[in-house]
Amino acid sequence: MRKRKWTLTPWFLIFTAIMFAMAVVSYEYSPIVFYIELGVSVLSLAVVLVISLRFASYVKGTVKNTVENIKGINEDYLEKFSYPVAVIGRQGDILWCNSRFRKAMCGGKGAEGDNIKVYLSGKDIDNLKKGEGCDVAVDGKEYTVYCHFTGESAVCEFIENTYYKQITREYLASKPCVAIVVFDNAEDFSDNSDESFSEAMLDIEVCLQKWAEQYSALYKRIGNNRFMIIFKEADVEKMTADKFPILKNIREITINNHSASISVGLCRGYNSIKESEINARKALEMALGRGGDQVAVIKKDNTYEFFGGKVAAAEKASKVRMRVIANAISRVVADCDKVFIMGHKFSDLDCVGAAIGLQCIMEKTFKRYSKVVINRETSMAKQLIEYTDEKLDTDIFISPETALSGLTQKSLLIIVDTHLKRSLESSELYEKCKKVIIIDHHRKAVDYINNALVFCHEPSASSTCEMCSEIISCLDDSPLSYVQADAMLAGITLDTKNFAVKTGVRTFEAAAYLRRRGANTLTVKGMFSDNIETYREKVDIVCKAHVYRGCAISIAPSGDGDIRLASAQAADEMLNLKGVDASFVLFEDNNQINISARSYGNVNVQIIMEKLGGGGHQTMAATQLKNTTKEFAYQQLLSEIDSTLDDEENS
Ligand SMILES: Nc1ncnc2c1ncn2[C@@H]1O[C@H](COP(=O)(O)O[C@H]2[C@@H](O)[C@H](n3cnc4c(N)ncnc43)O[C@@H]2COP(=O)(O)O)[C@@H](O)[C@H]1O
Ligand SMILES: [Mn+2]
Repeated sequence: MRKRKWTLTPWFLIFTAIMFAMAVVSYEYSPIVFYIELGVSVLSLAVVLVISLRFASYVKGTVKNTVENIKGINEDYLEKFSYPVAVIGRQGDILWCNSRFRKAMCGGKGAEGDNIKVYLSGKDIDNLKKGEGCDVAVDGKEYTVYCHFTGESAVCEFIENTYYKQITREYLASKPCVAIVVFDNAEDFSDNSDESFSEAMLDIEVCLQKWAEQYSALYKRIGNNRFMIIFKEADVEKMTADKFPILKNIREITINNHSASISVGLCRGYNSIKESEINARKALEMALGRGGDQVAVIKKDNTYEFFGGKVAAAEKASKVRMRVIANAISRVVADCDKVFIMGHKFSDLDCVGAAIGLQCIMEKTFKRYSKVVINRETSMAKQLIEYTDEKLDTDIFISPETALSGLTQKSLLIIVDTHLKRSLESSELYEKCKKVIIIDHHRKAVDYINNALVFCHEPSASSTCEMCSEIISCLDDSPLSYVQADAMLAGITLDTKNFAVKTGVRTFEAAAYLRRRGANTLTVKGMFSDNIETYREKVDIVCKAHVYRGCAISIAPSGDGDIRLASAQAADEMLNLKGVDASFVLFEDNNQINISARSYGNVNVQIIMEKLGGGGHQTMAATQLKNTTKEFAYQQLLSEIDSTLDDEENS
């Protein structure tokens, strides 16, 4: 600003000179023109004089005031400083600077009139006002700038600390980062033969050793299929920028049609190796809970960053874990008087089916008062609820309010089909219940409920109903009737899209088990029938879809049916369109914009929905966006589709 006035002065002088010259020329032709031009040039000269005098007095006054206000310091004193000093005016214009400043900052030229911003490495002048010191770099040297403000002006000292900053950077870059690696799907390889397993293990070891060597990192095998690598912070910085190509290298190890995958828990930011190792284990647990084939990076502030997770979670062949879980559940149940079973908001066939199955066992085998806690109005499994009401003698469903009023100190809450507090049918019931068990198949989210007595989590399972069928078969399945079997088969049918996605050997085993317990596929099919309004709404959404980079996207218009159900079903339906790998339906409900996303596995819709604040799993995910419009949410969705597909193409 000030500089502008300074630079105006020469222009005024040139203007004055031109006017004067013109006046001389005009004298012979027209005395009137001569006097006008002479008047203008005199006026211009006067302006120059006034501006220059005023500015000189401003500079003198401000510098004087500034240095006087800082006790004992005057201009001569500042000149003697062994580091660069500048006095700035109210808008950051440099009024005075010492010779050190001139030499270090502007190659010996004067800086008066420049704005201090020029020397702040792009930072804003407000940074100087905070008083914490502002880090800048000029001509290859680094400084911290401290400003002493006195009224509207300030003395700014540039303390050079290139050496210390370099040392700090080197120290931070060399901090240890422990990575714990596990071979995710070792079971797939050991199933075939010992040779396949040994071959895969050898290839993985070679790959991991090369990875460690590339960064001169410390590599150690710490278990049967576990490894520890200690990297440096700078290495991890590079790896995160490259999005961990190690995941792809490992996936290229293919034996007998099985592709290997690893999960990595990596910790950044700790000084001690011990602390880093503890947190790397925590991150590894998170990577496995999200389905494996990924790197989970945990930072000192306990935040996570995830990389990979492209392939579906590998199914565990052994059911030993479920037996252990079943035993743990019976021990907890033995110590309580009531068992409430609750799923997520807008409950669906999977959570209601699983709850119906468990309720039967809690009541009949464990002889406990047991109820399914549900909001009938918002449930998406109304037909199943009606079917159960009709077929069973007792009313097994209660509202969250009734459950809260009957809660005791020894009540147990079994949460099914979610592990997130924000998704619960009633978070109040969870908060008031002392004992909690979680049974869920969704990929683990960072903000999971972490105080459960038993956390039964299996991201490779197709559905919660599949998991509960296994648990029930380990506990005691004698009281289970065709009603519970129908309910649970409906849950599996929903989450596998009629046994088309996420199905493993254990899914069909669970279905066969339920069939043996009397489940009827026609009855189950009936639970998926819609009323005409919802059907019409679904068709409307599908018709409005357009395809973008292999993704069918539709913005749902408002209609008379159940918009949530219609959108979920339309998203399922849109996957049947030719050339479509993923589908997305945007709909408005509950004063928020919801997106239901589906895929057959080629595109990981969980990653896209996570970027928009939601989650789910690889083939079925969703998000809810507050304070936005469908149009804005649509633009956000397009940009996340772009970034995810670009990443996948490059990895
Ligand atoms: N904010 C979130 N964070 C994490 N995870 C989330 C979040 N919001 C949703 N999710 C999970 O995403 C998937 C997909 O959810 P969705 O709402 O798109 O679909 C569920 C139901 O709406 C849908 N559904 C229910 N009944 C029917 C039916 N009769 N026909 C077709 N579709 C139906 O199925 C989805 C059920 O998913 P499930 O809970 O995994 O069983 C979901 O996983 C959310 O948990
Ligand atoms: Mn569900």
